[in-house]
Amino acid sequence: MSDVFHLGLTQAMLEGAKIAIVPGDPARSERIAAHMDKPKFLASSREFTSWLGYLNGVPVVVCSTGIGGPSVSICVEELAQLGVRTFLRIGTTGAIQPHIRVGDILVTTGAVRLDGASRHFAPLEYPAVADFACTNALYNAASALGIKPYVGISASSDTFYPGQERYDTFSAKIYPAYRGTLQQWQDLQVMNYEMESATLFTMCAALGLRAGMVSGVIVNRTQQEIPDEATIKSTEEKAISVVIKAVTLLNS
Ligand SMILES: O=P(O)(O)O[C@H]1O[C@H](CO)[C@@H](O)[C@H]1O
Ligand SMILES: O=c1cc[nH]c(=O)[nH]1
Repeated sequence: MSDVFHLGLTQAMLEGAKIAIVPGDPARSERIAAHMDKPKFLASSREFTSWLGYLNGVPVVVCSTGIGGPSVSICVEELAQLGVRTFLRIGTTGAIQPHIRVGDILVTTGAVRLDGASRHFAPLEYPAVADFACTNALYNAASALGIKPYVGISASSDTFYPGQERYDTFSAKIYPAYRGTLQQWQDLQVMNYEMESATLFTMCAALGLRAGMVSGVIVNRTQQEIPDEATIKSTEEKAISVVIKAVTLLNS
C-alpha cells in the first residue's frame, strides 16, 4: 500500500533518502540509477518511474517527473512527504543563444516563469531561483569532470510549441503574446528553453526545500528545430554524470 497518492512509494521504500534526482523522462530513471551502488527499481505509476541507489553509502532516490509543471509539483510534493529535502533536476534542453552548442551542459540559476503551476505556490513577483548549494555542487561537479558549463537563466514554459515559439507545427500559428518572445529572451541573455525549472525552483524555494538543475543541450534553436538522434544519448549521459557527481559533493 502506497503512502502517497501518485508515486506508488512508501517511506520504507526510500530507505531514508533525503535527496532526489528528478529527470523528466521516465526511461532516464534507470539509466541514472545504473551509476549508483545497489540500484533497485521501486515503482512505475503514470509518468513517475522511481529507482533507489546508494552513493558513498548514502541513499538517493531517482524519480521521473514527466513533462511540465503540474506533474513536477506532484512529484516534489509527494517525495517531500516521504522525507526528501533536496531535488536535482537533470533534463534535456533547447539553447537559444547562438554560441551554445549541442552537447553543452547548462546549470540553471533561475527560471523565467512561463508556467502556470508555479503561480499556485507564490505570486509572479516571487523569483524562481535555484538553491545556492545545489547550483554550486552542480557547477563544481561539472568542473571536476572537465566540463565547462554555461551558468544562467532558463525560460521554463508550460508548452513545448507556442510557449517556446515554434513555428514548425501543423498550423504554424502562434498567439500574439508569444510572437517574438524567443528573440526577447535571447536579448535578455536567457540561455535556453525547458519546461520544469520554473515550477521546481518556485515551489522548492517557497516550501523551504532545495533545488538545482543541470541540462544537456540537444538542439540549438538558432540553427535547427529537430535534434540529431545520434547525439541525444551522449548529451544526456554527460548531464547524468554531472548530477551524480553533484550528489556526492552535496553529501560529502
Ligand atoms: O528531458 P526532460 O527532462 O524531459 O526535459 C525537457 O524535455 C521535455 C520536452 O521534450 C521537457 O520535459 C523539457 O523540459
Ligand atoms: O527545445 C527544447 C528541447 C528540449 N526541451 C524543451 O523544452 N525544449
